Amino acid sequence: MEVGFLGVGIMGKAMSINLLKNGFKVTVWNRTLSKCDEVVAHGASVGATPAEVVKKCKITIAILSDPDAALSVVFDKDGVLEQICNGKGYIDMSTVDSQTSCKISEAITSKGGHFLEAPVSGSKQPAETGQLIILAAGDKALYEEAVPAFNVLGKKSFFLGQTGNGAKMKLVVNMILGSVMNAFSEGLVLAERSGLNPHDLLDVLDLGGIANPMFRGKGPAMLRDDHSPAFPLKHQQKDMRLALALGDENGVSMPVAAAANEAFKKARSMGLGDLDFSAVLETVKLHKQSS
Ligand SMILES: NC(=O)C1=CN([C@@H]2O[C@H](COP(=O)(O)OP(=O)(O)OC[C@H]3O[C@@H](n4cnc5c(N)ncnc54)[C@H](OP(=O)(O)O)[C@@H]3O)[C@@H](O)[C@H]2O)C=CC1
Ligand SMILES: O=CC(=O)O
Repeated sequence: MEVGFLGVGIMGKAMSINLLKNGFKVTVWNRTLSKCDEVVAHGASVGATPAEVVKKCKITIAILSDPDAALSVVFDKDGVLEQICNGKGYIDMSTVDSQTSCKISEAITSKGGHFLEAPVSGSKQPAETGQLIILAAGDKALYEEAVPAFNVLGKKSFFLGQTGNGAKMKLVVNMILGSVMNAFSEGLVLAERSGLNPHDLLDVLDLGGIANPMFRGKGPAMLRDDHSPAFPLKHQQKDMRLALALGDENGVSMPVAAAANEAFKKARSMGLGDLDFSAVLETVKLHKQSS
């Protein structure tokens, strides 16, 4: 099966290489073309524009940073819309809001194409090992057609109904993720400043009812001030912003998420946006009591 792939950032690179390793033919495009080199070394072909990729492939997948990027590759010159047509499918796996997804869906379907949104839960390592959780919604027939690819990319795929539901589910999950990361960061600093060994805190957490892979996976690196990016903080802040907008639309009060969003905004203003979202820890460390 030949698949087009738009966007080879942290996630797209891992996912497209994974498809290649599992026997798919892949044609990639990235705004910064040189970033395609590593995927090409694994056997991919390169398309010069999104339109060229869509022209060549029956199904094209995209995973791009945010709503602006997702819209740009579809609507701009040489974009997806120029070549999408009856019989072709477009799957956007970026984390965006439901309005963005619906706008893309309408444009694709008005040209006779098929659209599926399929944001993913899971980070760089799950992308590398095919352990993502796929949150699909939209065209059910395209979903069925994409299942062989989803089975390579993920450990479980959900079909959540109409376009927009995948985006909403992803934002709810990441709103919780970002809030938990803030509470975890405060806990690590509180343990250390109050004279405890924070490594003991990690051991205690790991044995209890709130044990989770994020504390286990990121905790030791955070204690070393290692925030090498797996999930860039700027994307987590974008997700908090979009989740808060979803809260506004639905009349849901989210003071915890709002506070977490402020912390991520603070971290971005400190120049930490390209680091892992665990770098929000640095905002907690800023405050020191003076005697
Ligand atoms: N990293 C993670 O752990 C996870 C990320 N996600 C989501 O997946 C998406 C991608 O994340 P990730 O791979 O980490 O992000 P990266 O920042 O590593 O990659 C972003 C990609 O988007 C492209 N891009 C950005 N702006 C534009 C634009 N205006 N036009 C065209 N292309 C553009 C970049 O191209 P260029 O190289 O030229 O900059 C790059 O290919 C995001 O929506 C993120 O929230 C979801 C789950 C986990
Ligand atoms: O969106 C990030 C993730 O880890 O999932």
